[in-house]
Amino acid sequence: MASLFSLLNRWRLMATGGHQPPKAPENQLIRFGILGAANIAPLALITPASQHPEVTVTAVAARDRAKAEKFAKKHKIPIVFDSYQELIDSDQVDAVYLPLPNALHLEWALECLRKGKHLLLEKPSVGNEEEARRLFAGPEMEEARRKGVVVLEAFHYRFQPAWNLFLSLLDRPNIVDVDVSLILPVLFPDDDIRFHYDLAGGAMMDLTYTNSVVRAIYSAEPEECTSCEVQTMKPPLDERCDHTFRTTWRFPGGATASTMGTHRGTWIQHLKTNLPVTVKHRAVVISTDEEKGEETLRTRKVTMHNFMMTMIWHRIDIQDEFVVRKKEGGEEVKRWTVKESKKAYTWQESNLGVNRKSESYWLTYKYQLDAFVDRIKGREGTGAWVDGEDSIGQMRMIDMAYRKSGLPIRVSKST
Ligand SMILES: NC(=O)C1=CN([C@@H]2O[C@H](COP(=O)(O)OP(=O)(O)OC[C@H]3O[C@@H](n4cnc5c(N)ncnc54)[C@H](OP(=O)(O)O)[C@@H]3O)[C@@H](O)[C@H]2O)C=CC1
Ligand SMILES: O=C1OC[C@@H](O)[C@H](O)[C@H]1O
Repeated sequence: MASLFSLLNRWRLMATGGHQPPKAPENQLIRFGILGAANIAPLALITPASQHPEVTVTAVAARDRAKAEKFAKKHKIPIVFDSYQELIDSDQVDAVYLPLPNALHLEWALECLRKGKHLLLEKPSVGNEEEARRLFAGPEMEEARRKGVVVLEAFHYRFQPAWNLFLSLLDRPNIVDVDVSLILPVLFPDDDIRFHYDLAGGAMMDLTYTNSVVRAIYSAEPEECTSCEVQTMKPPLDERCDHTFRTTWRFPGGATASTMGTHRGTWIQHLKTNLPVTVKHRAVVISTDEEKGEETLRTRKVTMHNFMMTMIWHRIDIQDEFVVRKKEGGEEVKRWTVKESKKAYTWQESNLGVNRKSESYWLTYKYQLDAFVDRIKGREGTGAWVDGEDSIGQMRMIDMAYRKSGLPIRVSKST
């Protein structure tokens, strides 16, 4: 009963925005501008900003001024610019949130760097690996870094307590397999930006969380994409755009991964599977009894459910299989399994020793914004970050999968 009450209360606070603290003095505020009146902006930036004392959303620009004005009125954004360029050029904007179609990321991200704006860049960062190198290792970035400009690819899930608790339960050198699947129901129509090749769409691009998760778990880059099957949009829609993918990978040391994503699942499949990430470990010796000549081995499997939307609900299942066996000859003496589940809606609940304020109803995007602001302000964060090398590796993995599938890699409009 108590947990049902806390769930409903969390959902209520999530929906209403919860506590919105007073803003810091103007000269300490980070003033955000948004490029595009994007659907995701309220969730990813506007609500988190309302919960952050040092952030304000000050401006928006859209291709169509009337659309930007409507958006600004709805979200109480004081300034509307006539174009993306005007917004980036403005000295009333310190940081830019860039949630445009993927094919427009490179062009506008480079422009933000040239104008010295901090940049929160939606995933996937650009169209392909070469473009990622252009952005994250090019002269604009070098110059921007020198000036203290902060750039972050918005993998929001990385910053929350639950994900960090999940990582703490893994024994990285002994991981042998990772399996992640994102079955999403039909949320987006066939003409959505996600299904246009010219906008660098495709499920492998849009659901690139699958790659990000696997790379974060192994803290390594894949050596090979061993298979990649795709289901694509059908004519007259663009056949170069996948709506579903199933991919397998080989990582250093022979470890493996399977990644699967679809935008054309059913609600039943979605709710039944709940975006699981499963990590399997090899058996490791955890203790020995020299007197008896025995050793105890543990084989761990950890599954996290709903890693992307943890604030709604999540669960981390740990299954440890123990075997006691004779050191000589390997004869099994006994075997048992221990199952446990964990959750972490706040840093306090995670028990990771992170001494930071958090609220159970905060969106993953709020933790991401906290990290972004910490960087700008030169404060020590929680340690979670996505740096340029990470973003380059991310695009490399997407390219590997597209090449294996036979579909063309994506390209930005400006190249
Ligand atoms: N972090 C997360 O959880 C999420 C991230 N995303 C990412 O955010 C981005 C935007 O997603 P979402 O908000 O759903 O997208 P939208 O469909 O709302 O499009 C975003 C903006 O792109 C511009 N746009 C739309 N269609 C075109 C077109 N044909 N040509 C040029 N520009 C166009 C529009 O700008 P204008 O208003 O100026 O017309 C629009 O506001 C994507 O990169 C996606 O991957 C999306 C959802 C969740
Ligand atoms: O978080 C997300 O979920 C749904 C996707 O289509 C979106 O682009 C992604 O970022």
